[in-house]
Amino acid sequence: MASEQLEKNDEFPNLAHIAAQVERYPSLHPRFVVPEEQRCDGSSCNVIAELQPPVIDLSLMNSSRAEDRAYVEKRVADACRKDGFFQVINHGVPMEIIRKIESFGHEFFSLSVEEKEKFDLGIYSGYEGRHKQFLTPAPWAESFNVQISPFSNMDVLAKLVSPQYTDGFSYMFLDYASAMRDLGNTLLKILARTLGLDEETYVQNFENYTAGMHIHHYPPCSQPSLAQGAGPHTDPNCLTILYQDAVGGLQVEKSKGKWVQISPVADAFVVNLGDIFQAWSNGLYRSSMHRVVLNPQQSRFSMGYFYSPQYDISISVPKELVHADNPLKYRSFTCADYYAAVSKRRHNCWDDDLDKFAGIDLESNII
Ligand SMILES: O=C(O)CCC(=O)C(=O)O
Ligand SMILES: [Fe+2]
Repeated sequence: MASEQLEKNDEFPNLAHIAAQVERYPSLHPRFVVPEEQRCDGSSCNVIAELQPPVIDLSLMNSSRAEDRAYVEKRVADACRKDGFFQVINHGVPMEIIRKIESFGHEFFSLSVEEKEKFDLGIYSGYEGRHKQFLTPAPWAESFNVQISPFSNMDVLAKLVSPQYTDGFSYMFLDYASAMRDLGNTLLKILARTLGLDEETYVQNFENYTAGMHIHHYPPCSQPSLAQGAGPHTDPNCLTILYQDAVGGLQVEKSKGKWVQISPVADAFVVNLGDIFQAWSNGLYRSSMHRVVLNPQQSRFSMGYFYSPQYDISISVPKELVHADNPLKYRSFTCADYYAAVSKRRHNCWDDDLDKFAGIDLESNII
């Protein structure tokens, strides 16, 4: 009774707590209920399965045949123009690194809420189950957030982990961070080439990069159409590289109200462009709205690597991308200013922050 009272009075209940106590909450806790008009109830969901973003074999970039490399570049360019999402296989990231983090994630999320909350180092740092930064509805997810650069919270997290991980913890994340950074840089070079630019154009701004990883756990939800794993959003960063397990639930908005499921592909990464890249490509490539829908029976696990250039460099559209039929769309800005602006919002559904912040033809320039 005491803990029931506590939970009732708790403005920000922990999702894991709620998800584990279905019998106490026969109807969905109001904190997670999505307003009716925003629900994905099947019909309004409009999922079109046949328009999957492509799965691209990245090892073809190492081929001696120019046609193979051109083929990869063409598929990347088409996908980025259409919706900024594609998947890559044979990407060079050793899968044992991913498996290690995946099994750490499973073990971590199966701890008690009290244990997990010892890792709560604040918003987007360490464990996150209460989502204080969001107004209702809160996402039906819990996360473990590791900041890699420019500051790292790995040492603090390592000190908190149980003895069996203490040694391996930082190495596990450092191995992952270095492999993902290599993949991120490879992708940035490919993206530059597909836009007809020198391949160093973007990557040269990533010397003092920003990167973080978010491991997400979406517990089963008894009323999946009332809640959301992640509300519709675009990623504010430059490039996101996501591993997802076989459960599925990630969807991208192809056109207004038309959602496509990104079906899980074994050992693949989902790559999507964030707002920073949309601006940097003068809007030629898209940072698309995406969301995570829930599963009534199965837990889902994903982990995203969020990659951005140095905080304070100027994101300015390369002059080669500005011409009569594609005039300048975005003013120059820094990631620091953009992230500061988006971090002030406390809603979890957004799609036009970039245009409001840096769009040339929009006067308001505020989020
Ligand atoms: O879990 C997923 O599939 C995607 C999560 C996501 O969109 C994000 O963390 O920005
Ligand atoms: Fe996202």
